Amino acid sequence: MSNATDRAATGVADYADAVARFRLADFDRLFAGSLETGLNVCVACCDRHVAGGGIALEWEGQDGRRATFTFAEMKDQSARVANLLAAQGVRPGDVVAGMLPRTPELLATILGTWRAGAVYQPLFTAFGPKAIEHRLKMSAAKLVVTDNANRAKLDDVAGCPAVAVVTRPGESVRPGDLDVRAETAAASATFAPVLRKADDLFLMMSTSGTTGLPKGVPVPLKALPAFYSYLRDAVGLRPEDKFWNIADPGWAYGLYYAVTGPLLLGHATTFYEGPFTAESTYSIIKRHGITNLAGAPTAYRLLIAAGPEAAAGVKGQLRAVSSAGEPLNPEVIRWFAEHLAAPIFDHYGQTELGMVVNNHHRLRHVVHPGSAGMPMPGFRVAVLDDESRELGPNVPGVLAVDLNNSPLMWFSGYWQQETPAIAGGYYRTGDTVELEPDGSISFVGRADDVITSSGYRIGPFDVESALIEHPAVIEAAVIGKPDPERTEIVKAYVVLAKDVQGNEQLAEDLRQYVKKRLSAHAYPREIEFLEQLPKTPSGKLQRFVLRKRETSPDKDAAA
Ligand SMILES: CC(=O)SCCNC(=O)CCNC(=O)[C@H](O)C(C)(C)COP(=O)(O)OP(=O)(O)OC[C@H]1O[C@@H](n2cnc3c(N)ncnc32)[C@H](O)[C@@H]1OP(=O)(O)O
Repeated sequence: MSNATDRAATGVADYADAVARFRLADFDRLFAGSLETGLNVCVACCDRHVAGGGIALEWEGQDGRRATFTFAEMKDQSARVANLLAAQGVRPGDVVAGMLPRTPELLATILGTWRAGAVYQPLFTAFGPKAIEHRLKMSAAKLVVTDNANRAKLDDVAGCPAVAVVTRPGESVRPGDLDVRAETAAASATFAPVLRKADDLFLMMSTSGTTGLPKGVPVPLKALPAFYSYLRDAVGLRPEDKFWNIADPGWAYGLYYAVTGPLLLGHATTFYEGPFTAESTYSIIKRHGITNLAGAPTAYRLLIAAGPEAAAGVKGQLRAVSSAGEPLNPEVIRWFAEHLAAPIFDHYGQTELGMVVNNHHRLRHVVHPGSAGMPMPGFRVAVLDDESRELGPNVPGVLAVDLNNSPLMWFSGYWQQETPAIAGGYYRTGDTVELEPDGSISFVGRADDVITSSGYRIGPFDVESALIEHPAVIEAAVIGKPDPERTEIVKAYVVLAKDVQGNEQLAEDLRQYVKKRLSAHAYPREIEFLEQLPKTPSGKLQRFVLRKRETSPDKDAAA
């Protein structure tokens, strides 16, 4: 526990009261600087907590080694990284990309980037060269910080910027690469934090759409109050909690809420470097004394699949559990109550928004199983019809943020792209929902072809583009197929080149091809070979026909 954890994070409050009392100006006091006149994100997340003497990071490696890092140690490391970046010509506003597992060096890289006034861009370690290349080109990153396990992927990235490598004991770096360990050891532990303002960027994210490659989501400093609020009000983080967000900081939920949010509150975060298994997850909850847990429903469903015996060792230990990335099934809620004695609450958000509709752990309001909850204080949301008219209860429509009445809203458009989702005073999320009579929001489905699998948002176009680069493939269509464990799995329908025979060996080759080139998490788990794909007379792919085919009891008749 950090002594510096903000007192504001304690105690239960009334939801309606929190909405009525919301004031954006209150956050300046918390961040040791003003969004209007200048603050530094590393100071807000780290330096200002040094005096409290608390822990910033509890880390466990794949080999079971454990270490803790204080805010003072992370401040020191952030300054060394900032000096390294400045020596490489990184200036305030430049982008630094990080492709690292959940290590202390990842946290130092993020904090150091912010200390230098630069913008951190996450690259998920499961990405292949195609996904990396697109993102680096989009952001014009000046430097990529990675490790030797991921270094080779950059060889196939056209226009790759300079590379800095974090070595493990006994490793060296290639000629021409920067040795982060050696450089930071030699660098000064002093670096004056660069002040930035509300509209300056500190993160460059990406998100997948339906029709094109992933879009850049620029995150300005004015998102900090929203990230802080989520940890305080929805996750309900208390000073005495031991907090673990399982999500990888290569994605929004992990970067916003396993890194930025807890550190803003002066609270320690937990990184476990190893791959997800139910066994390792229960073991970490037990050994680290975790009391407040966050993650995606797929992770929770995998915990459930391990059975009640596996859960018995931590029953009663979790005070609050938060779920994000895909809707939470009522069955998971019941199981967690029975076998873990833990309240698990559903939260809704997007990379473009952060979390905005939540069943709050700290704020008192009615919680319905199957509902995403109430708008977080600082956001007003509405359910819209096709003409952007606000709909009343129990009518499905698109969830939208009311831009003129949402002081916490920070997203103002995709990076260097048109953003038709922002129009007429609303941001339309693309998710279909229903308003309940008490003001809570229930999720109905996605209004477009974006796939939600294991909490990841996957663009079908991205996977289709990777598939058609394979010499055996002429055309491909990709949809989300309902799946009890992962919500949806990626399913590809493939039209093969003349004289190529579709069989299981080729399907496996295609799976591996997409895994290596695009990403280890976004490959088609199921592949079906077709003679032709359903299209409109003008030649536009009709993915909905394929989706219907998947859910129809008589698949072939529906095709
Ligand atoms: C605001 C927002 O909502 S942002 C989005 C929030 N969503 C998230 O953060 C995603 C949440 N999901 C997860 O964390 C994970 O899917 C979990 C923990 C639920 C389940 O983890 P896993 O069972 O390992 O599956 P995951 O979907 O991550 O991995 C898929 C594949 O990619 C591989 N993979 C994952 N990460 C990596 C990596 N870093 N390097 C190489 N391969 C990887 C896995 O081994 C797996 O391969 P397999 O299908 O051959 O077994």
